[in-house]
Amino acid sequence: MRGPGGARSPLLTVDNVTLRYKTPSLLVTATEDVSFNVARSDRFVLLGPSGCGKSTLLKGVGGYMKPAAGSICINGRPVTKPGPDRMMVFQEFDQLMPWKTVLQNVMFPLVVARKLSQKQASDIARAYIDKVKLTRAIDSYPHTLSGGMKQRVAIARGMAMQPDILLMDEPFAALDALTRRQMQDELLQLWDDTKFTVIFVTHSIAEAIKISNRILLLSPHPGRVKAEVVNVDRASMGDGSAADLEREIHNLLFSEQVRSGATS
Ligand SMILES: Nc1ncnc2c1ncn2[C@@H]1O[C@H](COP(=O)(O)OP(=O)(O)OP(=O)(O)O)[C@@H](O)[C@H]1O
Repeated sequence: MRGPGGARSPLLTVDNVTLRYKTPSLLVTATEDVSFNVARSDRFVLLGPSGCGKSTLLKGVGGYMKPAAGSICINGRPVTKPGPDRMMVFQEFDQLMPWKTVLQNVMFPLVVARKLSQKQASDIARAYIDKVKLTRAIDSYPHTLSGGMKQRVAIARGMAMQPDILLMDEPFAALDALTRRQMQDELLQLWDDTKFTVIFVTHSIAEAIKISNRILLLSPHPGRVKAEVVNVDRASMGDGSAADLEREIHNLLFSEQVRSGATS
């Protein structure tokens, strides 16, 4: 989609958004005056220290939380509630239904939310289970799968819905280092294949550089935008340049500066 000036109009806009939690005794401001936009096929990473509100921002985009100030729009329409256009993948391994097989887990939202027939849902689910290399485990139950395999099922389930944006909340954080690297590689292969749009939350700078084409750096609690790193391309970067970028991002994250609320 292109705007009047020929510029590509964003798929998602987050404008001056503040998100707060109200508890009986406290009002917690998780993120303050945050602005960014995501274009189709972006691999957009939210990066920042623990507690800066990355998961909260994802919940806002997912429609699970209403901004206390500012607006979140997808395809030009305000986000008011969760929807199948924004599928979430979480860190936890228990996000699958334990009483359903891999195939049934991936089919479930296709039948319930997309209202597809069993046959249509099964065909689509099988194709995505194949893409995440789980065909041999298609009739297995989650408790028989490794952590990495469970995350692959969750990714297949999210992607099978063909959402406008896949929202991934530290999906590989609970995996061992080797599996984590392998999952990052597989995610990039999937992206090469389908060019899906993803917002990916992490607090690993190296993971952000590997996964993304754009990285939004957030300050410690309450999260505000520190800077945005654009045109990240780890594949064409040597190890030296990646290490330099990692150092630069580290310095930016720990600097005092914050960016003004306006979308760049
Ligand atoms: N349900 C809740 N009720 C009250 N406060 C909350 C709730 N969830 C999160 N918070 C607070 O909001 C702030 C942001 O939390 P959030 O989980 O979004 O951060 P994060 O950057 O994703 O952290 P992490 O990297 O540790 O997962 C924190 O101060 C947290 O304590």
